[in-house]
Amino acid sequence: MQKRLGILTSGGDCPGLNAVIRAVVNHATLTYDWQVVGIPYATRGLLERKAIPLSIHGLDLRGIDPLLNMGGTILGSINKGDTLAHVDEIVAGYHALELDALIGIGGDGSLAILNQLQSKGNWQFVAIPKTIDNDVCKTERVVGFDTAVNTIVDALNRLTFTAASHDRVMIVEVMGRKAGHLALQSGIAGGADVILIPEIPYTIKGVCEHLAELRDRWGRRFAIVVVAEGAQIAADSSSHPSCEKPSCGMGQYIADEIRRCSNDQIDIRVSVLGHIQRGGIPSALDRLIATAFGKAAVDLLADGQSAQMVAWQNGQVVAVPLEAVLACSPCLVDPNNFLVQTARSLSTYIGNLTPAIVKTQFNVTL
Ligand SMILES: Nc1ncnc2c1ncn2[C@@H]1O[C@H](COP(=O)(O)OP(=O)(O)OP(=O)(O)O)[C@@H](O)[C@H]1O
Ligand SMILES: O=P(O)(O)OC[C@H]1O[C@](O)(CO)[C@@H](O)[C@@H]1O
Ligand SMILES: [Mg+2]
Repeated sequence: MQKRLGILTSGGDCPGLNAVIRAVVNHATLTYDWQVVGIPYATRGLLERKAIPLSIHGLDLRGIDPLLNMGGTILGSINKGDTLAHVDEIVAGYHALELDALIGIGGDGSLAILNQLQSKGNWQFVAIPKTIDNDVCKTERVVGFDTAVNTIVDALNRLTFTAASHDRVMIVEVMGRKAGHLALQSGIAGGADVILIPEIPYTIKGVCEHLAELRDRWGRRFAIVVVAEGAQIAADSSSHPSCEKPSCGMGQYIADEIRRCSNDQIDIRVSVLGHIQRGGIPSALDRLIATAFGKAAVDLLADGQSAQMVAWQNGQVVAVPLEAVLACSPCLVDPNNFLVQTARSLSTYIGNLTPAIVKTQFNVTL
């Protein structure tokens, strides 16, 4: 029987979403002869009973398919709203649109919402993880993260040489309110001297001493500091920014504190990369992940499965129950993991790892 398959994108956009849509439409249409419709603006499309037919030839009448390498999402997305106040209407929207199955592409926040809806509505539902935060549990890869890391590394490449030319400290604020994967991985790959992430509290003293050591011991008069927008200071400080707002001001805060601790002797500039990190052409790896995930999600639905998320584990795409994913998401940086140790091996300052942090957050012993 021909299925009518819906697909939606939810949460913050990221590169590779359109590549997922392309893979799903192609595989569902060509392999299974299903009809695929796009639900615009995530759950809002279900609420408003909107569905857009999607064809394998993409948007272009001459048959050119721009979806593989186009950033953003042609379906639109939302990361706020009163979705849970309209549960019954959204659940009913799935049935009113005569969907037989739904694929939802989202991060931890969206997947939690979609999981509630699918269980209430008895939908056939498969999730595909995407997020530049890389904080979805049970999968080693998500769509969008690799491109965002590359975008930051590109910025660090540029900033390093202008910093060196002027003997400056460059502070680069990157996204990540709770999870520091983006700052950690781009910081290592981009050669940062200081990496500050939410999971490992830092001290201003630690940052300043490291900058002084670079200068006095190694003759380095410039430095690159990568700071996640949700970085945490070790001691309580009433003036320390918290990050609930779109702009947290973390980079500027650290710049001001370094100025203070150096008696204004250090020349500092701040770059806030902001939504540049969410945009752009998806990397080859993100296209690969997107395509493999899209294919696997369609196959799971064809196999009659539901309430699953496709995941990348040990070089394979596998299915994981959504409940198991949500039980451990968001997935934060383990302060003792091999990447943190790698950064430390380069004598990068990455905050102060205390036994208390390790014990309370991760329940392991040092
Ligand atoms: N479809 C939706 N409707 C209403 N609110 C949403 C929806 N999707 C996400 N949100 C809200 O946004 C919050 C955070 O979403 P967030 O931006 O983290 O999205 P995400 O799906 O986790 O993806 P990402 O983290 O990559 O942006 C969620 O906890 C929820 O409150
Ligand atoms: O689009 P908004 O609402 O500014 O969201 C920004 C947030 O979204 C994320 O980029 C995740 O998509 C976070 O890292 C960031 O804090
Ligand atoms: Mg999220």
